[in-house]
Amino acid sequence: MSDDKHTVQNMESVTFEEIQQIADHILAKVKCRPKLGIICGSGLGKLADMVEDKEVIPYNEIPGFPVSTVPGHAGKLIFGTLKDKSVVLMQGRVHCYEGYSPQKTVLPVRTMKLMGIKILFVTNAAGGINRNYSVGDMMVIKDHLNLSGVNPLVGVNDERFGPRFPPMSRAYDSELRKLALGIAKEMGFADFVHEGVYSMMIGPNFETVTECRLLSMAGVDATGMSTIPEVLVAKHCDMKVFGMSLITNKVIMEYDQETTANHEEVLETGEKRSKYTQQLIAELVKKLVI
Ligand SMILES: O=P(O)(O)O[C@H]1O[C@H](CO)[C@@H](O)[C@H]1O
Ligand code: HPA
Repeated sequence: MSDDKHTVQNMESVTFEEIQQIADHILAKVKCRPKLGIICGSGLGKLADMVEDKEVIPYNEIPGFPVSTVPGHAGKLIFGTLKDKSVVLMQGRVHCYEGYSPQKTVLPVRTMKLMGIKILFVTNAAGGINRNYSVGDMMVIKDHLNLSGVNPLVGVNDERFGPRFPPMSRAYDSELRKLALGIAKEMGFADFVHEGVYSMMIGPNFETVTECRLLSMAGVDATGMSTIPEVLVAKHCDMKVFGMSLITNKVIMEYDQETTANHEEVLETGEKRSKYTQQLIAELVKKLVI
C-alpha cells in the first residue's frame, strides 16, 4: 500500500476512474461476462472447486487491487461457470484490520459493479452469539449491526456509484433469503440453517466477554470482522445482496472461561463444514433468475 495516501486517518480514497481502469484491465483478461459475484470468506474458498471453465487472476496481478494477507483467503479472482451460470468468485477478501482503508477494502465490490455484476453473494466465517446455534451451522443474514466504527461511504460521494444517503433497512434481499431457506429445507439442512443478524467489529482481536454479552442483548446472532463494508457499497450502487455465515465457533460468553477463540478453529470448521455451504450456494445459484 502506498503511504502518503494513508495520512488522513486511513481515509485513502479510490476514484471512480481508478476503479473503472481496474475493471477494464480485468475484463480485457477474461472471456466470461458474469452478472453474479460471490465473495468467499475465511475457509470458504473451496466453492471455487465447483466452478467450471475457470479463468483465474491472482489479486497481486491486478494493479491497484488489494491483496489478501490472512490465512484461509487465497486471493484469487475466479471467473467461470457454476450450475450453468457465469460467475466471478473472490476466493478470499481483504479486511479493514489488515490495514486497508474502508474504501480500499471494498474496491473489489465496486470493481465488480463496473464489470456488470448485478447480484452479490457475501459469505463469511462468524462466531455464534445465539445460544441455539452450534458450530458448523449456517446463518442466512437478514440484517446487520455495524459496530466496526468504519464505513466506506464516508467521504466525497460519487453519484455515479449511488446516492449520498442510501437506505439500508432492506439490505439483504428478502426473496433470495426465502429461496435459500426453502432450498435448505429441501436439502434436509433445515436443522442447521438459521436466519439471523450479523454484526461486525473491526478486529483483529476476537471479542471480549462483555462485548459478546452486549451483542447478544442487541439481538445479534453471529459476529465477525468483515462483510458489512462490502454490503454497504453493494447496496449503495444498487446491487442485490445475499449473505450467509458459517458458524465456525461459539463466542466466549463466560468470564475466565479457559478456552479462547482462535483462527485455527475457524479454518478447521471451514474445512469440515464448508461443503454444506458450497452445496447450498450452488443450489441457490442454480435456481437464481438472472
Ligand atoms: O469474515 P471472514 O473473512 O470470513 O473471516 C472471519 O474469520 C477471521 C477470524 O478468524 C476474521 O477475518 C473474520 O472476519
Ligand atoms: N469473532 C469474530 N470474527 C470471527 C469469529 C468470532 O468469534 N469467528 C470467525 N470470525
